[in-house]
Amino acid sequence: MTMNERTATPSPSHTLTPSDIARVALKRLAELGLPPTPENYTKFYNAIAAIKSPTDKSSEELKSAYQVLFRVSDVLDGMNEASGLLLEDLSRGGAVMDKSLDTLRSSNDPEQLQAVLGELIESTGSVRQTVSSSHRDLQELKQAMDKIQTDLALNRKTLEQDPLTGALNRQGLEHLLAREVKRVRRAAYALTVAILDLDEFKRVNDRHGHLVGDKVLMHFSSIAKAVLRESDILVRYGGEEFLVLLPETDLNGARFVIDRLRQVNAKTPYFYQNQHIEIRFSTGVAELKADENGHAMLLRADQAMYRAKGAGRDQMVFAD
Ligand SMILES: Nc1nc2c(ncn2[C@@H]2O[C@H](COP(=O)(O)OP(=O)(O)OP(=O)(O)O)[C@@H](O)[C@H]2O)c(=O)[nH]1
Repeated sequence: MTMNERTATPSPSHTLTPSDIARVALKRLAELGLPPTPENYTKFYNAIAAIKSPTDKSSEELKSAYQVLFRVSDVLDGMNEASGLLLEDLSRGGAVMDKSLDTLRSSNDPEQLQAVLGELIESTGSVRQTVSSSHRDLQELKQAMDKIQTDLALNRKTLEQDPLTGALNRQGLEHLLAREVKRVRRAAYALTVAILDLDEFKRVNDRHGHLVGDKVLMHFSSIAKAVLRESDILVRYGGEEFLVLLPETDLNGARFVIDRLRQVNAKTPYFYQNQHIEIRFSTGVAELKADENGHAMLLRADQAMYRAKGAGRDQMVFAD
């Protein structure tokens, strides 16, 4: 659902009542000098409600809220800049007028004229004061928006994480894949992806139960995190399927990383009720080609992983 399609009916929030949110939304509109049309009001209402209760909002809703706030922040940036310039202009104008008045005083011009000019300067000073205080208000508002953006960034991080393993989820991958592909295009280094599917994982669940299966997934994920470099990106791609994005790594580098993971994984099985639960995995690896996008690379890695399964599992296959 897009923001425009939503109704203006307030949704419940954990921390603010609907009337609180409405008040904040109207205040923000007034502060920004935006007309309180139903569309503007609904946008702000939903943005604020989404931020105040992120846990019961879909990622789509949070994304929309995020976008609205970025637009608002842009507007504020522009207003800050404009009012800063206005202040500078007024300060300069005030200085010029002060100087003129001094000249008039010293040249014995009629008193009446001096009074008029004095009044003029006084009113300029009060305009200057008004602008200065709205400048301060704008800056405070900007700080509040920055804080909201920081909170949203934290929320986004939570939204992009798999709760079981702490690895990124698919949404997080989307975000980072786009970033990494862009970096490759700029810096012309290699980017490789490896898709790892645990072999016959159903047996682990069937034999020991789903909860133990969960622990085995967490264990595997922590081994992978330990083996990978800080800059490598671990994603829980599916139930028992992981994806590793390896920036600045070619196929040879990927082979090295996956072999090392295989060795460490073989040496450190999950220990449960006096027995080791050993798992193995099949891997498909692909390196980004000059003429393909990130998703095409993932597709090739996935196909290679299925070939590894078909060829007997517990092995690595390179995509064409
Ligand atoms: N415990 C647990 N199991 C999961 C989770 N997600 C997926 N699985 C299980 O992973 C198993 C995957 O089974 P299959 O798709 O048949 O694959 P497999 O048994 O690993 O066999 P191959 O992939 O062909 O080697 C199923 O039993 C799922 O229930 C999870 O979050 N926790």
